[in-house]
Amino acid sequence: MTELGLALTVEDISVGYPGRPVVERLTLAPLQPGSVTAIVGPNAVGKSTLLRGLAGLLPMTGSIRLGRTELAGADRTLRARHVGFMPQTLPTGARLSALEAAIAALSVNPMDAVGAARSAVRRRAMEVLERLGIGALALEPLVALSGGQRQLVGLAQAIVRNPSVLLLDEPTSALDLRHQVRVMQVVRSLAEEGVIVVTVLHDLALAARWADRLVVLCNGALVADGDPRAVLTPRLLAEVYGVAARVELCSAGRLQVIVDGLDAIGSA
Ligand SMILES: Nc1ncnc2c1ncn2[C@@H]1O[C@H](COP(=O)(O)OP(=O)(O)OP(=O)(O)O)[C@@H](O)[C@H]1O
Repeated sequence: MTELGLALTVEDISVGYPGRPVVERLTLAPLQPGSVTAIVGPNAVGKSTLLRGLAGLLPMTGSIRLGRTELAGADRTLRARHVGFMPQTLPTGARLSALEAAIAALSVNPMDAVGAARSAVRRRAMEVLERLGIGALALEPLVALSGGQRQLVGLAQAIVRNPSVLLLDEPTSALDLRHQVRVMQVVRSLAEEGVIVVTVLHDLALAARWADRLVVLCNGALVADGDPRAVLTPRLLAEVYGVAARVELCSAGRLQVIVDGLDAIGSA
């Protein structure tokens, strides 16, 4: 059973690899149901590592609580009940069709599958593929799909169990403009249904348009956290990305980041 309405609390977490600490003692203000938070920052600062830590896929210390339920160190079944994770790339080796991949993800938590008729499982998996606009690809083997199509299957796997917390690692990186909008619309609608969405995004314009909150990482540490309009400033872009950039409001009221070049820090 999902626990809609509960915030996700991330306290004092450290995540990394053997002999390679990446994120150290990070605490975030509670992540609220209905919100989309984008984790942004330059390459190799630890965005995916943080997300994989939140997903329970890397050894970590600290606390990740959904309401009162501690997810750090929780077993796979408990995590799978609450958290959906979409990795940067979906493995191509599996000899599954898109539909079978979605069904397999649905069955990760045995509790969900118990008593569910095969037809109901198949219907739910199909419903999610349709929601993402890839219903026509249901019977295609994963190996025959494009990178973008596989990415959409990865998203289907992450959302098929109706998680309370949805963790997405660059969900739009392989997608064309139309599919980017489609995916972000789905992500927003999931948030409106009460899901807590945390997504790594490189594209700051996309992040500013679709996220309520930006978490900016640099060298594994939190350097800014808040409303995109407050966070995205020329000064932050210079300090974090080493670029000279302007931040402007376009006619639709959206933020645009215009990069003029490398600034003194970046070109040094
Ligand atoms: N499996 C691993 N073993 C050891 N070090 C790793 C491993 N994966 C990543 N790292 C290191 O951890 C650091 C953070 O990597 P991470 O992938 O979290 O960065 P990122 O901010 O997501 O980068 P990008 O934007 O390029 O995807 C990097 O220095 C990287 O080399």
